[in-house]
Amino acid sequence: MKLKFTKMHGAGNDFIVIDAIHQDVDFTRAQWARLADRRFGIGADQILVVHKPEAADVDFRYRIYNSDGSEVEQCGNGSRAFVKFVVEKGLTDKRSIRVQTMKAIIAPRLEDDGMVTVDMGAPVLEPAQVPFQADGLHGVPEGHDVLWPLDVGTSRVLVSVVSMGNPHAVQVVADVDTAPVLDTGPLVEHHPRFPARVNAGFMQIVDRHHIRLRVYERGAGETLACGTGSCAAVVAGIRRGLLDSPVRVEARGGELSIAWAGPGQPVMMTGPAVTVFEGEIEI
Ligand SMILES: N[C@@H](CCC[C@H](N)C(=O)O)C(=O)O
Repeated sequence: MKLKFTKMHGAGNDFIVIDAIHQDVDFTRAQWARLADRRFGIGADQILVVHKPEAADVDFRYRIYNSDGSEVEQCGNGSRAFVKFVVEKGLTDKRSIRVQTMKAIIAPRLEDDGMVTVDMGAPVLEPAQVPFQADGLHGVPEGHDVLWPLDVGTSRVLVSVVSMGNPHAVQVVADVDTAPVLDTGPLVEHHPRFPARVNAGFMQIVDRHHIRLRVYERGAGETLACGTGSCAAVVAGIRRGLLDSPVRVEARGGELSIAWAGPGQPVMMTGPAVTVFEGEIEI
């Protein structure tokens, strides 16, 4: 079959976006991975698939696949691309929509200047729910957070664990440019204390309202930006007493603004969403 798609990105985190309302889309994990492959397919960090809603209180449902073909719970940058896609394709005349993802409902709004603000929901901070297996480990309290020691290769790192629907382990580093993201990122991703694997964030504090961030993503490797990773890093930084909301997050592919008023409150993310090209591929 011929599949129509749109190539998009959010701060350099790139996506294949597919309308599954007007096309039959039911692919295997290997087929998703092939589409995302940068040599044998279209190439993308994630694939976003737009479906009809299953409940009356949401406008759409969307499914998210990493470039390794695994299906995941949430994608922050993807949610901004998602609302731009459904508006540009005329799938809705609303600019503020509610979207059902695998585990949560999020609410992106396309602003007049083309930026998108998303209510990403409240972070989950209970380690077992991230999921992170903390049993028998001695956490180090810092501010309102607990830092967990992880042995990765020959080093020990201290991480905050946060779920934004998907799992994140965030560590503070002195300089993101020299941080061992490509060496320890995969070790954190596959650390046995994270039964569902994890996204590994490396955060450099520039000042109380500004961080630099690199994320080695679960199932995709290092990306140029990670929306949920930005939310998780800012939540961790605020809980540790290192940051104050709002925070400018500088990633290699662009910038996001993240605001969080504290436990139980939603994390608000603002950033760009860009359409790159339209295409069709035989699958
Ligand atoms: N790039 C995303 C996160 C995509 C999912 C992640 N790799 C995972 O497996 O949880 C974002 O912008 O949030």
